[in-house]
Amino acid sequence: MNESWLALMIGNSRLHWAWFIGNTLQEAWDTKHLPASAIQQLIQYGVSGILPDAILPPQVVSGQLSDTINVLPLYLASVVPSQTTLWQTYPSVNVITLAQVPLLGLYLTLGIDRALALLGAGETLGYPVLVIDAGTALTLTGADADCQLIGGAILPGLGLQLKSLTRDTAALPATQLPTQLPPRWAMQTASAIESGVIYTVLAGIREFIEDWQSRFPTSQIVLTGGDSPVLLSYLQSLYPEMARHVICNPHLIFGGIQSVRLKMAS
Ligand SMILES: Nc1ncnc2c1ncn2[C@@H]1O[C@H](COP(=O)(O)OP(=O)(O)O)[C@@H](O)[C@H]1O
Ligand SMILES: CC(C)(COP(=O)(O)O)[C@@H](O)C(=O)NCCC(=O)O
Ligand SMILES: [K+]
Repeated sequence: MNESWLALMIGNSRLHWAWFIGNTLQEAWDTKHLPASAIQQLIQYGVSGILPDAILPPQVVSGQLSDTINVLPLYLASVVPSQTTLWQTYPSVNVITLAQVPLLGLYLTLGIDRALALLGAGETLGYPVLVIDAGTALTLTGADADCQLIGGAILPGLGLQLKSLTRDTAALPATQLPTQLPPRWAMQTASAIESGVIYTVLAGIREFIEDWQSRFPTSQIVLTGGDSPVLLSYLQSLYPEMARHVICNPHLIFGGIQSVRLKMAS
């Protein structure tokens, strides 16, 4: 089991990659979604076939992976069916489905990213566990001590909330997430948007965490996804006591993929 392999989680904003040797994660990186032509080139020629404006980070293009990337086993999970289709001609691709995730009570349309992050969290930190994924969507997903899905919630992610305000209003400017918690009572449009989005998301997350902790006092709580570092820093500023119980793990999903791969091999 000491072979090299790749994990790929296709999210709604980006591709999340990891390169493993056996059970050890070597490297993880994110890229944009790839056009069909780039995937075909990758499959045929490896990294050297990739267009210059594309997609893989320099340490991968120049490193050990560059010669072999197109022949490594690929364990793929996706919440974007149109992107999944593009990888179907990759030589040894395993598309992970909910049926392969050894958690109980999963409902049919549950996102595979949520199931795998929950599995990754539970297998590394134990059950019960609550996962908060601050990605394109912000999701909360919890399991009890018997690995049974308790359920969760889906709301627009922080970035998407900002973008949708700009897109669907005439006067609201584009805004970025600030690195620090902004002032609550804003006197400028951009900071009013930041305040509104950030403070309401934090208050909502706090309610969910408090409810979860009242049901599962021993549970670990894990934050993951592209906005997790900034969200954790906001949580630490506003609710420092609560934030002490929250772990940030950007690689949670890969733990889940790894568990499924091990189960497939056994
Ligand atoms: N380099 C980046 N490119 C795109 N989004 C980023 C980047 N760094 C952080 N983000 C944040 O990550 C969020 C998307 O999270 P991510 O986990 O990548 O989404 P998904 O898993 O849904 O593809 C966006 O809201 C954005 O604010
Ligand atoms: C909720 C999601 C859109 C989150 O996707 P992401 O933001 O990670 O790209 C995805 O998990 C999904 O499509 N879920 C299906 C519905 C459900 O989980 O109930
Ligand atoms: K995600």
